[in-house]
Amino acid sequence: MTRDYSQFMPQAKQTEVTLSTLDTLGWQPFFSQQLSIDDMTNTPPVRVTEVHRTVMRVIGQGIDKTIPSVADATVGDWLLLSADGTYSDTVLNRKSLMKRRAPGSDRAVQYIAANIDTAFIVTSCNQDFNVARLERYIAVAFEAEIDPVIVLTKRDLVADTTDFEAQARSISDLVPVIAIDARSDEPKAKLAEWCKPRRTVAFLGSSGVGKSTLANTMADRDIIATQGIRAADDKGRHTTTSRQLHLVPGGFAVLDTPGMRELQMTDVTAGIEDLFSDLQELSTQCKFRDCAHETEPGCAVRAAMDAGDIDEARMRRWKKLVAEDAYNSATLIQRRARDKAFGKLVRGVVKEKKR
Ligand SMILES: Nc1nc2c(ncn2[C@@H]2O[C@H](COP(=O)(O)OP(=O)(O)OP(=O)(O)O)[C@@H](O)[C@H]2O)c(=O)[nH]1
Ligand SMILES: [Zn+2]
Repeated sequence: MTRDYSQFMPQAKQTEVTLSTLDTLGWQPFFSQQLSIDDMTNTPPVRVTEVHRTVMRVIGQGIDKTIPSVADATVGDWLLLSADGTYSDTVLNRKSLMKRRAPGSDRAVQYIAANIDTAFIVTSCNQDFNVARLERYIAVAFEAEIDPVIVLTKRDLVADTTDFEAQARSISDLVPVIAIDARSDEPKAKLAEWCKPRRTVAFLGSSGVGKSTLANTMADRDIIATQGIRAADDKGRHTTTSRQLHLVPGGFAVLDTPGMRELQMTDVTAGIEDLFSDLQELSTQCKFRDCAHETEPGCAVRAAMDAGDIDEARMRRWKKLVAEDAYNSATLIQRRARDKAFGKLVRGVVKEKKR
């Protein structure tokens, strides 16, 4: 799950001198290992930096063009340029992939963003803060094989962040927690280890928590419009609606897509299992395979809870997340059948009451 490429990377000082376009684009050993030296010259890699309805923008070493969309490729993907100057359909193996199922009736899988290294899960030290919501984002990141980092913004607006930090830290040992004032210089030092050459990051979280402010602070320039700027737009339009990979000169890449900002919870079974691995493991020891961990005899989860080994509130959030994922991941037909059965049940109960 946790991937560390730092051992392969030159020290920061040296990279600044020798930084190539590929480094700024997020090129890593993971990708170069998929190509031979000959491939690098004959079919140079390019990264998809923008996705529009029918075309994509791709950038590589000395290459910057708009090409017809390649099926199955999404923003953040690496493609290979063919010898004749067209683009082959070769999409390099991905380090990570965020996907979701389309809301339509066929529920086709859509690729949202590829090859993000770190997802900053942003929430503020105020009413936005919610452990269950953070757990959802973390499950989504784990599912996509992206390393999550929790960022608590607006720490300048509260007297003390200890309680917020403690709650965030209790979620998972695998997820670092950082509290900051996003508008100050503070993020630069605190998020530096993830925002460096050859890395791709994304900022996830609710509206208004400071995602754009953070991205701009880290990039040292306005790469994503903040709410303040958007408010000045007299049509009140959101300015960032395309799927885009922003390249920070001398540094890292920021992937921003509208579909990623909103929380999409479908098919994240593996992500939930990663985040709640302890409960998952315990539940395999329950007597019944479909144990709901309520009043069933031989329930290992209940026993651990009674012994004070696990937190009941966390157990409830886990169950809710599993149920939600199952519901969202069901096909429309499955869902309709279930809703119908539920409707019958409700009507039955109502009749019962009327009598
Ligand atoms: N005091 C304080 N204000 C902040 C902080 N971070 C962001 N803000 C302010 O909060 C408002 C919203 O910030 P944005 O960066 O636009 O939030 P966002 O998450 O990008 O919002 P969306 O683009 O709608 O998703 C702006 O007015 C920021 O100046 C912080 O750490 N402290
Ligand atoms: Zn059980």
